Amino acid sequence: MTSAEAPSAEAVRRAVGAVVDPELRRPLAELDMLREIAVTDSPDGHVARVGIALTIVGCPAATRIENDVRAAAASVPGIAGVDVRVGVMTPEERRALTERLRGGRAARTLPFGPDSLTRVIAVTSGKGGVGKSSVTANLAVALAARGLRIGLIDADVHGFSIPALLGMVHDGRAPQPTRIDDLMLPPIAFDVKTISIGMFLRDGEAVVAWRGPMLHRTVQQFLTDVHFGDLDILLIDMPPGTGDIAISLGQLLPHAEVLVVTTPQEAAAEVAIRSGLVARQTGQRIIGVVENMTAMTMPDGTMLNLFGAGGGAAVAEALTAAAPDADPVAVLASIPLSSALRVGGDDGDPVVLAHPDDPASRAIQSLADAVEHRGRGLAGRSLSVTPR
Ligand SMILES: Nc1ncnc2c1ncn2[C@@H]1O[C@H](COP(=O)(O)OP(=O)(O)OP(=O)(O)O)[C@@H](O)[C@H]1O
Repeated sequence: MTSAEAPSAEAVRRAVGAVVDPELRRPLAELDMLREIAVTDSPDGHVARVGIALTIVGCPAATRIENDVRAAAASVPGIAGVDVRVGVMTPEERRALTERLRGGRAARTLPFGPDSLTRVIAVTSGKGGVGKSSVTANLAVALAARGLRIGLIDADVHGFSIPALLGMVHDGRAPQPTRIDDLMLPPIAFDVKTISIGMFLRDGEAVVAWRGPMLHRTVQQFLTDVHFGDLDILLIDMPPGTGDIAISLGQLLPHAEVLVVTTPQEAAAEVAIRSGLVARQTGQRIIGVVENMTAMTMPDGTMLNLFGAGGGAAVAEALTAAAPDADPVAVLASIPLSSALRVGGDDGDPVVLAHPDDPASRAIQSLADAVEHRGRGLAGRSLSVTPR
């Protein structure tokens, strides 16, 4: 390119300022990460010298940010070379940033109170192993793929499987959230901002050794100190049953909506009803039941009905009957047994993206439809329907 006039430092600043921090998901200019920017001459042409300040030393996203900055500066017409200088914010700059990220909210306070625009949906089940985590992970990914801003808290302390289901575990280790002072940035997979109790365990430590108050504090910390940014929906993978965490979360988030997952089996249905009732006692609203592991169509067209039938409907009916004044509870989706779903879970490759035509994926998409369109607080409001 033969450009007599040097490109302006302002043009470079605009290009670099638009680079998005992969963890904070905001442009660098907005995060005050740009420092001195100049365009100098060299025998090979115009060189952009770009200074950036990262939040912390050894920030895991550093290489990606540096590469993106280099590419953005190089894309400015007339720039022949780029020299990126990476520094780190001062404690004062960092404090100003964390304050801005909190949007004026005081440290250690709950951003998901009743006035928040984020819908909080707790996914619960009566007993373990009914596929609650698989459903939650796939639902999160399906909703994020629709462009919704999704956060996911894995509060299933006894079976924290979300990081593995979302392909975040490498060499047996879940990723560590980046910390900027007292804010934690959730790792992101498939556009889902995810935080899990499994990310906080030391090597070999078992969470069962934790005592109740410690669990309560940790879950509370997930809600107050993790910077999810603006979310449309925060999903919470609850531990199965009606234990301490369910009650803690019920108290912290009394306005949350609840999805109850069960299998078609009668025994699973009975405990699922109990967990739904406990959620309701804390004021939470049950938005529906998901029946998982329903009959699967075999290659010869016959149906394999491993876990019986009717569990979902039984839970929905019992929860409806238990609160005649509340909205009736419906079965929002029936997800068939699917080896693609199971393999996707084992490989960390969610079935909704890996095999969108699998019957389980289609059922999860219909669940996502129901969740997306069942906005919080519609109950009792008059909908403006114009007759045609
Ligand atoms: N529809 C399905 N078809 C086939 N396998 C499934 C289905 N749903 C879940 N599974 C498998 O069942 C097992 C248990 O699933 P998952 O871990 O999601 O259950 P869970 O209810 O979250 O259990 P826990 O609460 O004990 O962690 C996993 O191996 C998962 O791949």
